[in-house]
Amino acid sequence: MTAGLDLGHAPGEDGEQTDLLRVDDLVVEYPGRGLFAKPFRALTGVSVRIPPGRTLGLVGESGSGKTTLGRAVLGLAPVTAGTITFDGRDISRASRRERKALSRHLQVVFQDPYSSLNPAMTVGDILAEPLSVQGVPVGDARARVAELLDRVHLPQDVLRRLPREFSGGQRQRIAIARALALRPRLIVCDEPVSALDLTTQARVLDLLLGIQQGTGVSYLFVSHDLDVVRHLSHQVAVMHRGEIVEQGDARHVTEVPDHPYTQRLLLASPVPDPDRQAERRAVRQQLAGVETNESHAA
Ligand SMILES: Nc1ncnc2c1ncn2[C@@H]1O[C@H](COP(=O)(O)OP(=O)(O)OP(=O)(O)O)[C@@H](O)[C@H]1O
Repeated sequence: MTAGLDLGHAPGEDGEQTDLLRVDDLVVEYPGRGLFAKPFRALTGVSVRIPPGRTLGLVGESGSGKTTLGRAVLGLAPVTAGTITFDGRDISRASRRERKALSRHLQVVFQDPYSSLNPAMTVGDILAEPLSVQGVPVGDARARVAELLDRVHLPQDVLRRLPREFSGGQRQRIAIARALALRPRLIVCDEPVSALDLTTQARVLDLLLGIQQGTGVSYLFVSHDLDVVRHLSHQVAVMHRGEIVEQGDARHVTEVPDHPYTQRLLLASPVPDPDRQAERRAVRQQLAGVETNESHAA
């Protein structure tokens, strides 16, 4: 790991900006517990890339390893083998001190807006906390908090209120504002809209898109929902049993996927929009034709 962790800007050798995040051949094994403990391999040979200002959507069924990949990037899951490179620096085995420096650049928004905010703190204190941990002077922190509320379209009078006074969507806006406080370059969004109703989901996704356009932040966006991922992602990676089975352009992977596992995910996902339903029906018929042909051939 490079000493100092100056992550300001790191152009590639040819003058082009390198990928902001690179994960190469990552293996994560959780240690077992108890007398008959056996390690559990949650990720095997996972490789992904995220350029600056882009979104990688990560989809897959429950237990496929999506959260584990996000946690490994954040230093919260054990890296057994492989590397995680952030802005050209290997961070896979960063020390606690190095992680603190990294937290300026790497943030997270969790799924549950009801448990991710400290219920005893006012919104103002929640938003100011990451700034004070990094030693930002009080006057600058106040100005930054006001800016953050504007950015997530919340009025300034929320500052003195507690999280329990807000709806799920508003709480998620507060969590997003907190993640943005230190102007990070990458945010791991772990199912950030799964707990919200459809209309609120759409608003929060649009907010995330607007923030990306305004700030150039990158997202690693974890979701089990292909429609949500399609809305936001440039690239999509599909996880199955700890491995990436398919990745590529978001529209291709989420609409005409190559891998049978992604095709099954697509067919299983509900589609409220009638135009999309017609598209899906056509894809289903196409796939059914392929399956019939295959079964005839067998
Ligand atoms: N701390 C842990 N110790 C042991 N095993 C774990 C731990 N965390 C996750 N696992 C296991 O690793 C596998 C992948 O879990 P992970 O939470 O990454 O999946 P996921 O795709 O995010 O699922 P979900 O959508 O339900 O959150 C699962 O089999 C899970 O039981």
